[in-house]
Amino acid sequence: MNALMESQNVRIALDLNEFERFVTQRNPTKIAVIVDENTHEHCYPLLKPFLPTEHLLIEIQSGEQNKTLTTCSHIWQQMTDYAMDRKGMVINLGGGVIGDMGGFCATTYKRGIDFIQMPTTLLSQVDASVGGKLGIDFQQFKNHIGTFKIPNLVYIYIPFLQTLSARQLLSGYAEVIKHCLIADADKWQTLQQSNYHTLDWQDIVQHSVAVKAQVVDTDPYERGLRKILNFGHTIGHAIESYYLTDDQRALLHGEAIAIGMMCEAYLAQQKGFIGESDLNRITQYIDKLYPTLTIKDEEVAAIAQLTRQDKKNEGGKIQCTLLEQVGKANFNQPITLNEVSQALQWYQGL
Ligand SMILES: NC(=O)c1ccc[n+]([C@@H]2O[C@H](COP(=O)([O-])OP(=O)(O)OC[C@H]3O[C@@H](n4cnc5c(N)ncnc54)[C@H](O)[C@@H]3O)[C@@H](O)[C@H]2O)c1
Ligand SMILES: O=C(O)C(=O)C[C@@H](O)[C@H](O)[C@H](O)COP(=O)(O)O
Ligand SMILES: [Zn+2]
Repeated sequence: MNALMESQNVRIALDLNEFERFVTQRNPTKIAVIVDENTHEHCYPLLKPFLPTEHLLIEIQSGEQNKTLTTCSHIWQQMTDYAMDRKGMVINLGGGVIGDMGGFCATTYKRGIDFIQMPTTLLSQVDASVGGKLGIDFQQFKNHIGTFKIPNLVYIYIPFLQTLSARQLLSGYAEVIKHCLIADADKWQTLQQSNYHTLDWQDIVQHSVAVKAQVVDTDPYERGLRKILNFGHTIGHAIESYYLTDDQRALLHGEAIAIGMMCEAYLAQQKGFIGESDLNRITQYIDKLYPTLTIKDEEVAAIAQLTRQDKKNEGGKIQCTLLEQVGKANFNQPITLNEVSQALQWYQGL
């Protein structure tokens, strides 16, 4: 496990000393720290004593709706005004939005400069900061423009989680559930028998990072196996995208993926891969934890249409990751638009 974390440049820590040593050794000419208003308030004060005094603070507005080219322009502009050269370094202090977008800005600025991921949400500590997927949304499509690049360092400082809201924590937990369902049936059992409110987040982060790092190490550019990390995302991303601009009904990434995992588990059961008892256990566990989304009948077809742009698709065919059993997933499973609609209708009836 340590070797894998090593290959993905991940450190999980309860202090910031090693982070400080890394930056000192790297000796960047200039440093830009990217925050949003919340990580500025809650996380930056903890990090500041460990940063060189001279650095640029770039603040963006929080939220998925700001993971756009417009925000990238603002970031690139500030880096340019600060005269950052190729030996500069970007530190992404935030959740998955800052990590994905700040990493994308860093890898494209002057064809690429060093960057550190400092994930501050559960979701970004267990998933988004690891594995080098970077990018932004385009029109209605999630992570439509992006690159792969392993960060120079992923520094997971567990105490950042102390100021995270309950809703954001639960959103991140969806990716934890995903990692268990695709790769670790025993841990899935343990989660079901545990009280969510007393979970040991350090243990959870370590487990998830190990699962993800192992998959990414085998297939860094998602030619095949890495697609298992996308379980729940064919339908989950479509749901997230569809409601993104609806102030009343917008879902967090993990909330959408939770629904996507239930729908895709349903498809696996319909195709005879998993049994009804497994489907019921998955559904009952997730449905009890997460808020229910009411999908109107007239919305189903439009949500299903969004799956046509999924990055796992090939030659116009929708390809999904489906559970073969709990703890094991198969990628490149063809599904039809009609099946996506059926799964959404099944979810409506839960
Ligand atoms: N690259 C990947 O492999 C990968 C994996 C999973 C998800 N993602 C992406 O990650 C994004 C979601 O990430 P997220 O859930 O971290 O959302 P986020 O980055 O929007 O952060 C969630 C909210 O929490 C606030 N926040 C962050 N840290 C805080 C802290 N310590 N205390 C208080 N508030 C804090 C933020 O300001 C924000 O309002 C999505 O865009 C998703 O597509 C990427
Ligand atoms: O790291 C991966 O690979 C994943 O699929 C992890 C997902 O949780 C994450 O949401 C990722 O950003 C989705 O990637 P995409 O290629 O479907 O946009
Ligand atoms: Zn995800």
